[in-house]
Amino acid sequence: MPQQVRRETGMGIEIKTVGIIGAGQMGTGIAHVCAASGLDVRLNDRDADRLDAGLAQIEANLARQVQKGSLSEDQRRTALERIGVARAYADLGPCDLVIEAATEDEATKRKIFQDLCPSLKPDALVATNTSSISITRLAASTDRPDRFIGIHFMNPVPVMQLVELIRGIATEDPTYESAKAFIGKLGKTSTMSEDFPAFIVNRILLPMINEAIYTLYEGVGSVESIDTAMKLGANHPMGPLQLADFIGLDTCLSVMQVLYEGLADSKYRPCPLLVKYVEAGWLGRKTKRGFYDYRGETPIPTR
Ligand SMILES: CC(=O)CC(=O)SCCNC(=O)CCNC(=O)[C@H](O)C(C)(C)COP(=O)(O)OP(=O)(O)OC[C@H]1O[C@@H](n2cnc3c(N)ncnc32)[C@H](O)[C@@H]1OP(=O)(O)O
Ligand SMILES: NC(=O)C1=CN([C@@H]2O[C@H](COP(=O)(O)OP(=O)(O)OC[C@H]3O[C@@H](n4cnc5c(N)ncnc54)[C@H](OP(=O)(O)O)[C@@H]3O)[C@@H](O)[C@H]2O)C=CC1
Repeated sequence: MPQQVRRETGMGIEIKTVGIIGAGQMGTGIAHVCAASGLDVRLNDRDADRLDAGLAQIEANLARQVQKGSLSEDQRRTALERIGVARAYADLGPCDLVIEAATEDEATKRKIFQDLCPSLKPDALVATNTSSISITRLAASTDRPDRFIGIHFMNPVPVMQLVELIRGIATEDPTYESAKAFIGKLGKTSTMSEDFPAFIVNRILLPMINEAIYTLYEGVGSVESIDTAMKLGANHPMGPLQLADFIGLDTCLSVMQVLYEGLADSKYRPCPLLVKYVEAGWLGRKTKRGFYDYRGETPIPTR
């Protein structure tokens, strides 16, 4: 694989080509903002149909930005041209940074890193978009824990300003500096979190969502009452059940399990109703059914 000429920027490396693994809602959002910020992107997924659907989603989101006047037609076209497809990990060889944004499951992520690393340049950085899993543990399944970091984007990526950066025990300063400069290039703001289960945002947000599901489970209120209460009573842009469906109930459950096991405190026990929905395959918007049913014109509460 040909080595690219690298320019050092301060303590870190300049990131020009970004690989993304997982073409779901987060992977496509990250690809979108990277390409719109002038970076070359290579998008990978284990499922070819998912990859096509992801590219179509990016195209639709960019077109919406043109319609709304926040992007020119030229910028849209250039951004799309910057996104290539990586059918195999070998196609990620030229990347300066690879961000893993696959399903929130530790075994899945560990396997990805083991298979991916032999294809990368020795000095490439590797990051995970995990919502909750230990960065130190994930780093240990790579050949470069010093060049590994948590880069946690928020959903929807093109809209949300924050990105959490999480260092593992072995993450070196130049890796952190490069990741921080990369986030700055995307026009986003980074905060740093220590490597504790679910970091900062999800340590606070997910127990609130889990409590909303307990409120539903115990019959304190209906889906509609709970969401209206939090939208109008606490000025949240979405109700907690609507937000759970938006994040994905599988991801919500995984985060609660990581909190429950990682902090060994019963206050993080996932609500049995959340477990039941995930067992039913009702994962929220992405499967068209969760706390709301999205199969019709407007979402209908399921309880
Ligand atoms: C689980 C984790 O690990 C961490 C997390 O991400 S937790 C989740 C964090 N995210 C949140 O809490 C989101 C809460 N919700 C919101 O902020 C808002 O409801 C929202 C921004 C999603 C939508 O806002 P809204 O005012 O209801 O909708 P709307 O006016 O249609 O959209 C506002 C903008 O967002 C864009 N947008 C909305 N949904 C989008 C999506 N899924 N993808 C891309 N862009 C989207 C719209 O195009 C619009 O863009 P412009 O401002 O350029 O016109
Ligand atoms: N949803 C959210 O609000 C946020 C999620 N995150 C994190 O981002 C990551 C992705 O979440 P999200 O995009 O919502 O999930 P999605 O379910 O939308 O997408 C995950 C994608 O990863 C694919 N995938 C699974 N295994 C592999 C693999 N071995 N190789 C390549 N692709 C694979 C899935 O394919 P298939 O469908 O075939 O399984 C799917 O296309 C998770 O770690 C999540 O915790 C972070 C911030 C916010």
